[in-house]
Amino acid sequence: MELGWLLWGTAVLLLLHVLMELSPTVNFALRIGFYCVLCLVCSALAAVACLLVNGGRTVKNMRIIRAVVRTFKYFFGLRFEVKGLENFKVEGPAIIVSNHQSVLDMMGLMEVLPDNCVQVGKKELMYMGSVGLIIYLGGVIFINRKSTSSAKMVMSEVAKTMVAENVKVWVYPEGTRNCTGDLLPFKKGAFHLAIQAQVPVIPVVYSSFTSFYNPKTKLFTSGKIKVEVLPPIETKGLTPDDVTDLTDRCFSTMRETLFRLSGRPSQGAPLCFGVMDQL
Ligand SMILES: CCCCCCCCCCCCCCC(=O)SCCNC(=O)CCNC(=O)[C@H](O)C(C)(C)COP(=O)(O)OP(=O)(O)OC[C@H]1O[C@@H](n2cnc3c(N)ncnc32)[C@H](O)[C@@H]1OP(=O)(O)O
Ligand SMILES: CCCCCCCC/C=C\CCCCCCCC(=O)OC[C@@H](O)COP(=O)(O)O
Repeated sequence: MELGWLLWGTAVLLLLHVLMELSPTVNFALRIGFYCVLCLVCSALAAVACLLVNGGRTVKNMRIIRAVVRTFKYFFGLRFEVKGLENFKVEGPAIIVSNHQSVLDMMGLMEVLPDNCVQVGKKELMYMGSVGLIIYLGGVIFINRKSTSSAKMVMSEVAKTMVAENVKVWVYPEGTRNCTGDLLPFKKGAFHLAIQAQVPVIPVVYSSFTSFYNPKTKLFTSGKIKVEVLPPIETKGLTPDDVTDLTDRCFSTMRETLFRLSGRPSQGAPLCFGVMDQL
């Protein structure tokens, strides 16, 4: 009986392997499916650990989440080459801004996440089962993207608490995932926040995933991701009138870095066009 199950198991695994080799669509679906299951299962386990160790919603839980998520890269054959971590060593709070390509970014985020740092996320993430629970326990700040006034109110509140509680805040200024190999225009929330709190902005850039991950062509293989933490940009003395300049400065620096890390000429055409990955 047990031998029978073993044979069936082996046959199913072999079949999946052959299908993955033959069909990029099957390969993509299975890998993304596995990523989702891994996130859901690990989130449930991490939530128990967070509740036992820290008792509830606190940024301290991010250490547990970080330790768990850092193991994920081995399942997908992803390697990270990180430079500039010393730039996180600023006194006190800061706003960290980075490019956002895919759900896989959570691995890159946790690879470099400094202590006492929470992210700004869309409120819909709260409803992703155990993933929503772990994100809530980690202290993620939820915003309603459908209501500019409420999002701005939350961000203004964050400007006060991040200073009082000495917390760094990680914002994806593109406001959505974007796998074009380029940057979307930046939304200004992060930069208003930095100027209101008078804290530095630290840009972080991840090289383009397009060589190993592209939902449009169903590409998902192993690959290397270069990450660079750039020097902090001071905001002391800046006023709301400087938000646009600060936004443009960060955008230009990050775009230049993105093209350099991705080995693409800065004036070239996008590597893929207008593809928003939906997972
Ligand atoms: C164990 C396994 C588990 C794995 C789990 C791992 C856990 C980690 C979780 C990580 C979660 C990551 C989630 C990532 C996301 O969800 S990204 C999507 C959500 N994030 C964002 O959208 C952030 C970026 N967006 C912004 O900053 C926006 O500006 C926002 C504040 C949201 C408002 O957006 P919107 O309504 O679209 O308005 P505009 O940006 O167009 O702005 C309108 C005008 O308002 C001005 N403005 C903006 N903010 C402010 C402010 N704070 N104060 C004053 N004024 C503000 C802005 O300048 C515009 O005016 P002008 O056009 O300049 O005149
Ligand atoms: C009971 C409900 C069950 C729900 C099942 C959900 C299954 C999904 C499970 C795991 C997926 C891993 C998610 C990790 C967190 C991803 C954060 C993220 O990348 O969010 C996207 C957001 O930045 C921008 O969203 P859009 O690009 O604007 O869209």
